[in-house]
Amino acid sequence: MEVRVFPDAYGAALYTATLVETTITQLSSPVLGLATGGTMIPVYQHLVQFHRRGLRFEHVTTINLDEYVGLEPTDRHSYHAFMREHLFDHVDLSLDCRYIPSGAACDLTAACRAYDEILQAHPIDLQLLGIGVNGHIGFNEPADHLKPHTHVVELTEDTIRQNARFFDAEERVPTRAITMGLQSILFAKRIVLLAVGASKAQAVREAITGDIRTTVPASLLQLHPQVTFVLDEAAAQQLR
Ligand SMILES: N[C@@H]1[C@@H](O)[C@H](O)[C@@H](COP(=O)(O)O)O[C@@H]1O
Repeated sequence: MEVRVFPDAYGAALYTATLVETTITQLSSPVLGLATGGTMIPVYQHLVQFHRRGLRFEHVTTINLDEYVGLEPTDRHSYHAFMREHLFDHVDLSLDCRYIPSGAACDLTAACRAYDEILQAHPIDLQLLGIGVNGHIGFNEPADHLKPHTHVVELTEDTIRQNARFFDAEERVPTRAITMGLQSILFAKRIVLLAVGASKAQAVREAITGDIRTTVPASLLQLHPQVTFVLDEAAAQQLR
């Protein structure tokens, strides 16, 4: 495991974006596993800047981690909309090479199986991750058991409260989500987890230095041979 600490969130996001850029330029058909959340917005801003300076996305496939259940892709709170707003609408990524789970599907079990087939067909070269303050990755919430494959999850009150800032009111935050499972995440060839801010410090410490526990899903990343934690000073403050 590699841990890179930057003086501020800007440097951490820029470094993360350069890792993505390197993957895009070095591989002939790179597959990126993408994450949402406020932490990722500056990363995507940098990638859009890189695109304006010549970085091409036409040979790239993207696979997102998760989506809220019950939100249509057109809903402005959906992760489909998040990705369009922050990345997809600004780069030359092909429409049929971007995958996000279908949270609005009538048959969610079938939607999960379909997503696993997509994952099998497109092994992820670089998986970007954020981390929840409760140690979740994707929407794999702390629990006694974690699921290996794509599944529907009940969001914890903690996560609903944290993500309420993206909605008009806490009551509007969906209570369920579809998420990639832990095995699918750990199958990525390389994983980069970006965390910034003091609110993430405890989850970061438990993920990096704690025992491997399903109650801290990010701690399972210790099992991966090529994982990089990219942190700002605030998120790294409990590592000393
Ligand atoms: N499902 C996403 C996670 O993938 C993300 O890591 C987390 C952190 O978000 P933020 O970066 O806004 O703190 O938010 C959501 O819960």
